[in-house]
Amino acid sequence: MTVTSGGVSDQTLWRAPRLTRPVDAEISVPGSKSLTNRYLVLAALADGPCLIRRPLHSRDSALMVDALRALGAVIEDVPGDGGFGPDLRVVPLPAGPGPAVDRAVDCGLAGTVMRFVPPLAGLVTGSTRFDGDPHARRRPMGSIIAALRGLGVTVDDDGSGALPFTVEGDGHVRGGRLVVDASASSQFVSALLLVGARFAEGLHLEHVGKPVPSLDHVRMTVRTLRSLGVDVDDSVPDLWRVSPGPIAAFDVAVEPDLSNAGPFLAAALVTGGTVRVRNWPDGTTQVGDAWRRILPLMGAEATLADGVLTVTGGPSIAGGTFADTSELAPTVAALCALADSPSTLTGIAHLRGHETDRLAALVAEITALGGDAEETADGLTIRPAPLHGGVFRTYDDHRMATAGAIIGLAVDGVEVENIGTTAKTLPEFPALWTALTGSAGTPGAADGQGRA
Ligand SMILES: O=C(O)C1=C[C@@H](OP(=O)(O)O)[C@@H](O)[C@H](O)C1
Ligand SMILES: C=C(OP(=O)(O)O)C(=O)O
Repeated sequence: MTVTSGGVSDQTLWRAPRLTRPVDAEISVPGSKSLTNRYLVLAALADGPCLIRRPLHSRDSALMVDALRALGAVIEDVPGDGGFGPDLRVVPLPAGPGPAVDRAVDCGLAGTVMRFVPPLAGLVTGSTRFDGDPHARRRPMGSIIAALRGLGVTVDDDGSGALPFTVEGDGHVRGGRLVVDASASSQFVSALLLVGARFAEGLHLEHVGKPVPSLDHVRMTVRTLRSLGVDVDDSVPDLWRVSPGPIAAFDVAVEPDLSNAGPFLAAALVTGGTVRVRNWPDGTTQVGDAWRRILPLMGAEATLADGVLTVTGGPSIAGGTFADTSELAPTVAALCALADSPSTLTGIAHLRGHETDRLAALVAEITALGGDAEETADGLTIRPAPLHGGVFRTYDDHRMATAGAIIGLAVDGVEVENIGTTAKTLPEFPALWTALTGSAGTPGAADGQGRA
């Protein structure tokens, strides 16, 4: 897996394509980040070699591959049928104690790497030092560090509850009962559940604290584990039991990333056009399936038929109240900034601990373009206001970059900083966006139908 574009600050400006005509496009998007990185972790823990078909190839998945290789998994590209790169064959980590090795894992800015991999480092012998991009050191990690200690694993850190830290593994994790505060990230729960079956006593995990955000991602973890024969009981809120046992070797195809489909679907609303996304699953655990509910609330039509999601924008974008939009929030916020009525986004306080403080970043950048946005305790309020061009800063956050591109469709002269940061989960974004905006035809062909 090779991804050349990095996530480290780059001030290059990208002139966002501006459209006054409706888009009319059918696209495919690459594989889900959340599913690819879960399958990679589970393959490294499985009871035999695994095949991951149509995986995402992006910075976050490349970092996961490198992390698991550092721990001892063998991961190789094999030819696949997907249009976005090879499949991955994974030979799991050797089981049990082995020779002590000193390793380093670069987490970049990937939440899935910094949260999912440290528990695995307890299952191999030796020291594993975890670090990442400058902003990665500001993402919450204290609950993972405390959880590992609660499981009997030694962690050397500076007490800040953040990267960097070193996990000292001896090839064996006792497991058993554990209490965590997962209010800062659902990934704390997912990280422990993914590995729990490989702990000697399994895992009996309890969350105590403010509500766990992004619970859909925890449900994705539970469903994925069950599909591989792992016994998980999640019948009581905030309690999860994982029985000790094997994780069955598997051969799976990864669904397209429905969250990353969002900006393309948003283009249908912004231009009053139509966007079709291929291979939309009939049933899925991805949070991005919520586009089928959210976009109609904003005035669009959304129809899923024969594996294609078709979204057609209405005459204008309606604002509204949107709860628990999780990683979809920056895309929703960009649409709200272009809406003709006020909007409130709730249940997203934890976005302050994402790739950047997304609430502050969205308010700063929407306001810089003349918009009217403010933070609330757990989200955003965005009111209609005429926008003008300018620089849209992105803070090494892929979803800020795509939010800027969405606004730029409707506003003259928007320049998005570091569009390359989209490589975190979608290196193909600039090319796909160019193809999408090219689909709006030649100037004059459909004037008057799109939104000026
Ligand atoms: O488990 C996962 O794959 C994810 C969980 C969520 O994290 P948070 O709970 O920290 O929001 C989400 O925002 C992130 O993009 C992916
Ligand atoms: C929050 C996100 O990523 P991460 O997996 O790094 O937490 C995201 O992709 O929106």
